[in-house]
This record gives sequence, C-alpha cells and structure tokens, in this order.
Amino acid sequence: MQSFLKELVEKHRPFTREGKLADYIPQLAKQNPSALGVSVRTCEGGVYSAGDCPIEFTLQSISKVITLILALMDRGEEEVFDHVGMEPTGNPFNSIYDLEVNSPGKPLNPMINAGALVVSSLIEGSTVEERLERILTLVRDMAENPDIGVDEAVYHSERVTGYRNRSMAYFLKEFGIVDDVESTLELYFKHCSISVTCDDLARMGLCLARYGEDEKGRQVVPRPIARLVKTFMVTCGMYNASGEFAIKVGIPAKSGVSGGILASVPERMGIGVFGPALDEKGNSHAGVRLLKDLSREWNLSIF
Ligand SMILES: NC(=O)CC[C@H](N)C(=O)O
Repeated sequence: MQSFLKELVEKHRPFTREGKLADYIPQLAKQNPSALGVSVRTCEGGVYSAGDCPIEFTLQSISKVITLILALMDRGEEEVFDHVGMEPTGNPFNSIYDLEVNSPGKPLNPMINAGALVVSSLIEGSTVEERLERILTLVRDMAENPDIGVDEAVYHSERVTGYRNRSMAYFLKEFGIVDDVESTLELYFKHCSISVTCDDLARMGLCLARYGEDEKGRQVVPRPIARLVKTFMVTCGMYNASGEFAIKVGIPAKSGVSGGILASVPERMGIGVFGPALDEKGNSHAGVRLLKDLSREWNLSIF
C-alpha cells in the first residue's frame, strides 16, 4: 500500500503544473504549487502516507464539515435546516447569485460560503473566542491531535480581503438569517484558517468512516450526524464538481481552496490529500486525479 501511494504521488505530481494557487486570499498564493501528499488511515489500524505529508495547510472549506457537525450538535436538525437548505448548486462556492435569485435569504446548502456563514452564526458560545475554541476542540478530537491551532497569517490575509464573504453576510442579515455579521465573519475566517496536515485529515476522515468514533472508541461525533455530513460531502462537498466526483471517485469528500481534501470511506478508511494547485472549480487538480486512481485501484466507491 505504501509503495502504491508513493507511485501515485509521483505519477500525479506533474499535473500540479496544470493547476493554479488560490490567490484571492494573498497568503494562500505563497504555497508551493508543486506540493502533493496523501495519507491513509484504515479501520484495521493501517497507516500509510506518501509525498508532502508534513506540510501544514489551512482547512478553508473543509471546516464547513466541522461547523455543520457542531451546529447540529448545538441546535438539532430542525433549527439548522430552518436556516440552510440541503440542495446542491451548479454555481461556484462563493456565488451570491443563488442567494439573490433562487433561494432568497436561505442558502442552498452548508458546504458553500453563504451556507457556512449561516452555520457559523448558529454555533453556541458567548464570545468568538469561546465558539472558536469549541470548533478547535472538535477538530482536535476528530484528528486526535491536541496541537492543532489557527494560522494567524492566513486569517489576517482573508480578513482584510474577504469582501465577497462580507457582502454575503450583510445580504443574509437583511433577511434576518444572520444576526451579528461581524462576529460571524470573524469566526468564519478563523475556522477557515485552522492549520492541519494530511495525516490530521486522514484521522478526521477515519472518525467519520467509523460513524463518529475515534480510534480509542470514544463517540466524538454522534452517529446520525456523522452519517448526515457524509451525505452532504457526497452531494455538495466538491462544490459544483460534486456530481462528476461522485461518478469518477465515489467517495464522500470535502475540499478547500488551500488544496486539502478530506475523504471518508465508510467502515474502511480516512484519506487526507494536499495539493494546492487548483482546477477551475477550486478543487485540488492533482489531488482529485490521485483520488480517482486510488478509488479505482482499491475499489473504494460507495456506489
Ligand atoms: N472554497 C473554500 O475553501 C472557501 C473558503 C475561503 N475561506 C473563502 O471563504 O473563500
């Protein structure tokens, strides 16, 4: 398995040249465009990795999985889905179009920026710090890594340039769906900037693959919520490329614009991928190709 992963990284690294770093968050444009790494953790205790696994990168949209879990734990399904829908979109993750035209005041799903802003606003705690700490605790528990923290440079970089997210948050306020815009944005930019490695993602994926149980047998995420978020990962996790990804890879997965992909094969394994050169939809260009080969070779499609 180990040597197969190594071969996969070498085979797909040349494709990193066809992708492009996200530069609308200036700090992300400083990443190494040719980086590529993969980590796998299986339910049987197997640990495998290859390529640039020690590199730290920020969760970005992958944090949308974590905040959805926490909001569901805090508020329950009914209240969460009063505020955000369950349907995929054919538009980009940062599109404001659906919000205005198709679903005024209620973002289509929690995996796009508008939906994630609403979800962030639902997370309980009296201050932004307290709410962030609760998100960090969940990430640390799922990844079984107490050292996970926030990359302050990426946070500041997005905070000063996040005009589109600011506009969407104010748009949502008009509909009374987000209350305190500034604290919601602050929390959103912070949780997008949580810093991890491929191995952290593999452990988080494994936790979801084990229906919310960590490797020590603690139920870190309630079982029905683990099931629900994996379903969102299939339908919306790769933005408006989720349909093609489901057909070609067939694994619940969530990507982020820093180039990370969190993948979870129910009852089998968690997979973490990092490749910051992105395709036109904002997914890791080489990372998606690598997962496609891995899925085919190990027969991982859930369908
Ligand atoms: N697709 C992403 O990873 C988006 C997250 C990023 N922080 C943003 O709001 O634009």
